[in-house]
Amino acid sequence: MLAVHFGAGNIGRGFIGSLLYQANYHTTFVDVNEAVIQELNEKQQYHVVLAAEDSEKFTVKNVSGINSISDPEKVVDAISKADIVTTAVGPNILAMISEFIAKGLRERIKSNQQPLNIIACENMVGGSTLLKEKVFEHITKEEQPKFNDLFGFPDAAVDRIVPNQVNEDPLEVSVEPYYEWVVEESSIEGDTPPIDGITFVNDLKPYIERKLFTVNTGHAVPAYIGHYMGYATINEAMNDQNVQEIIKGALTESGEALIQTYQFDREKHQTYINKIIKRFMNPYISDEVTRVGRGPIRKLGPNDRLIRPATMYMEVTNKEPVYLAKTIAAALEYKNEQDEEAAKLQEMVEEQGYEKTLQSVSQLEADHPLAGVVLEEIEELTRLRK
Ligand SMILES: NC(=O)c1ccc[n+]([C@@H]2O[C@H](COP(=O)([O-])OP(=O)(O)OC[C@H]3O[C@@H](n4cnc5c(N)ncnc54)[C@H](O)[C@@H]3O)[C@@H](O)[C@H]2O)c1
Ligand SMILES: O=P(O)(O)OC[C@@H](O)[C@@H](O)[C@H](O)[C@H](O)CO
Repeated sequence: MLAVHFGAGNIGRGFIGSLLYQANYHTTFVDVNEAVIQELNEKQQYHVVLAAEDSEKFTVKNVSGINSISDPEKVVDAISKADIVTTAVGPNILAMISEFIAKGLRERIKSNQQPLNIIACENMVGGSTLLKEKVFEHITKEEQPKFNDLFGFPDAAVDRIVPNQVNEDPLEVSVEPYYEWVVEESSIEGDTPPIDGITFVNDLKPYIERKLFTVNTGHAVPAYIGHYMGYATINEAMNDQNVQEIIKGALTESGEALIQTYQFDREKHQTYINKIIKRFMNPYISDEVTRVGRGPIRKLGPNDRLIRPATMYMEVTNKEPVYLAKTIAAALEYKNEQDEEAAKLQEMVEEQGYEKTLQSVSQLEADHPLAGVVLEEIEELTRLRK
């Protein structure tokens, strides 16, 4: 069986690639990083190390790579022959790879009428749905019915912490032992992919929102508050009592929003939160706050991990979310010249001030009560530096 996976980065190699190998796929990674592609083609395997006391190591085989910049026609050809297509490139890159997928699917239809599923494994609500929209921008109206019949774009939620890698071997990847991959079965075309480790569900929304608004909302606390306080890693930040208080508060607020929206069991949700906090404190992982905080404009978006749980919380409780607001305030304050979005965000703050920047990136109405609480929390933040 053949898999094409866009993005040979941390989660691509460390999670999706390893599950595809265990399910007997040959995986062709598509990436723009020539060094990684060359290495994949030369070695045709790589190691995954579990970040735990015994550092268990296993080998992922049957892999190769295509550089989509230098060999675009090879990407189209690989998609036309694939049994599954997956992505882990980042939400902003989906539009950029959509033309390859459209061309590959068009090519495939000429000789193959078997269904195919394309699964975006990105931290966002509706990743595959967005990818489908982008792919459909590259096909004609006449092609649409056939594409709709044959090609499924099931949404997915993926959870595994894979930090930036600092290994001597450029392909080796260190990952936390925990993982979860949930895929929306109702949107699958043909048979469900035979991959152990995927949980198929009928409606993904509760799963992706639970993941994004607990794991990623929680992660944003040591990232943004931690960075504000001068910490370099998630682990260091998590050992600070102020960060502990804010993460617990933020996850209680997002938890209340999720429990009331999806009728989750309160006790089970608390166990889920506790486990996540423990994962962030894994001493065998060194995860930089700058990786977790990357792309603050995306993360301050109206449906992402900060604003959406805060507005949901206000809708279901009629109360103001203090701890989520603190984290939003710290995200607005996030300064990192190496991060294009962070630099742009700070330019916006300088030119327009916090209020207008928040309205613009988070699409909050000027009189939305959340905006007021966040502005107050920006003032409060300075206490954390004393
Ligand atoms: N790392 C994690 O802990 C984790 C966990 C769950 C989900 N995710 C999600 O997975 C996605 C990828 O994250 P990551 O941490 O692996 O990032 P990463 O930067 O390690 O990997 C992204 C890869 O995509 C490649 N890429 C960029 N532009 C491309 C293009 N046009 N075509 C093909 N490849 C391209 C990059 O070169 C890189 O190798 C993100 O959406 C992220 O939110 C990450
Ligand atoms: O990948 P991002 O930039 O959306 O978020 C950063 C981290 O929170 C994220 O990568 C987590 O490590 C991951 O989502 C855990 O499953």
